[in-house]
Amino acid sequence: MDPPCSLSARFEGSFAYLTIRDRLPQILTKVIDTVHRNKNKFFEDNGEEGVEAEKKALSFFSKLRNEIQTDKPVLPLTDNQSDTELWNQYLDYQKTLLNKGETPSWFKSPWLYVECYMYRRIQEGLVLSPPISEYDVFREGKTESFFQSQPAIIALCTYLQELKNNVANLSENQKKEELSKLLQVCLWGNKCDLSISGGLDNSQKFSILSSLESFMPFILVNDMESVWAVLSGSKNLESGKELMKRVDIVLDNAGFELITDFVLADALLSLRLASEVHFHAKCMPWFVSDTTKHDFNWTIKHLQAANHKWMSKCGVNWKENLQRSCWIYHEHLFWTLPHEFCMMAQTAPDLYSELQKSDLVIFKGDLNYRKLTGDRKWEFTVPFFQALTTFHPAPLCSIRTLKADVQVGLKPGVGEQLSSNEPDWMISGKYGVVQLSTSV
Ligand SMILES: O=P(O)(O)OC[C@H]1O[C@](O)(CO)[C@@H](O)[C@@H]1O
Ligand SMILES: [Mn+2]
Repeated sequence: MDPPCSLSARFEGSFAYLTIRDRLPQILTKVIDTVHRNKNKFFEDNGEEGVEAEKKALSFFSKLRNEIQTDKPVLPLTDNQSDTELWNQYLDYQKTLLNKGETPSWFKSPWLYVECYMYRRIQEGLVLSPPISEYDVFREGKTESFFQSQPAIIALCTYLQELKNNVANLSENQKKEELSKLLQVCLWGNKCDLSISGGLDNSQKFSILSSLESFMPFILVNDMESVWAVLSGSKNLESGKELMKRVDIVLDNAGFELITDFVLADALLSLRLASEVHFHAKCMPWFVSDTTKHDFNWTIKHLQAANHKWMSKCGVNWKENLQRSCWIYHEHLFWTLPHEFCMMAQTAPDLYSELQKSDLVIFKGDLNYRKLTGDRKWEFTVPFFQALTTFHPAPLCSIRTLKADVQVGLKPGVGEQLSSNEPDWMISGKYGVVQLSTSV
């Protein structure tokens, strides 16, 4: 059976429609403002050339905003980067899905495609504006949200150090509870992305740990027991020697959410549920707050230098984890392509086979959920496994708060009930899932 159709702005009044009509132009306006505000910095760094580049980038972004608002056709990329050809091929592929005479455009094409495309066009605007091509237009927002979450970060770092000091005394059951707690922390950390709030402050101001119990009813799919089973089940070599596990985390947002991911990754090692954690981040600024290599390194460096005992201890430990290769950093262009994950095996076979080495791949955040499920109009009760179609590289778990109108794997009636009581339940970030698929 064919999968259902893609979410798209062609469905007037849908969240996709409102995103393309209101939220994307709003994000671009903020980008324009940021670049303009940094004019002096560009001048200081690059002289007149920097100012010329600023003008060029600004006019590119204004034109892009206009293209969106007037539903212009999607244009091929012209920046000669290593993914340019792939994007242009994808445009050709999108054309094949349309009737003769139609062209892919902002309000007619799949939402997932055009939303990803906007961030790639922002990148194009910068690439075509040397010498400011490396500038991350979202960095200020990411840094700010990190600082605003400082109290919550301190609380988490302190909690982690206490856990580590006590880990030898924990029973299996207590370990399971700790895992469950940190998975929940990771889940609610995903409320803090800056794309859904149009780049406005959305940081975690207070400790999240004390709220976990009251948030429990908002977890619509809770597979945490099975996640424990996947990680605690022993994996024996023929020799009888225990072989430890590899966990992969496909990262989402920088700031508080990234700290929750680091805390989970550290605890996985300390609880001896994994021996290696592999992180996957973005090659370019993406969906406002997503983690790039710079954000990843900056965060650890910043913690190391922090003026708080447990914060800096975390920073030092995490740096060591990277040096000892029990934490491994990865980047792949596939994560910033518009493709649904079921196309990974074909489009990025090297990445697919990397994930196949994992014992558990954790996909953080809403955008990853949209790509896992193809961002389609699935019935709420369709099994997660089915919505993944052909994407089954390893046992995988999505940890996301709901910020887009796609959700599968619910019990009959749950989605309908929520829709009638709370019309915005799928986009408010109030609800979340920890949803596992183990069949490979
Ligand atoms: O950071 P996340 O959790 O992937 O969320 C980014 C959000 O931006 C949106 O794409 C909307 O623009 C949401 O649908 C999406 O969830
Ligand atoms: Mn994100």
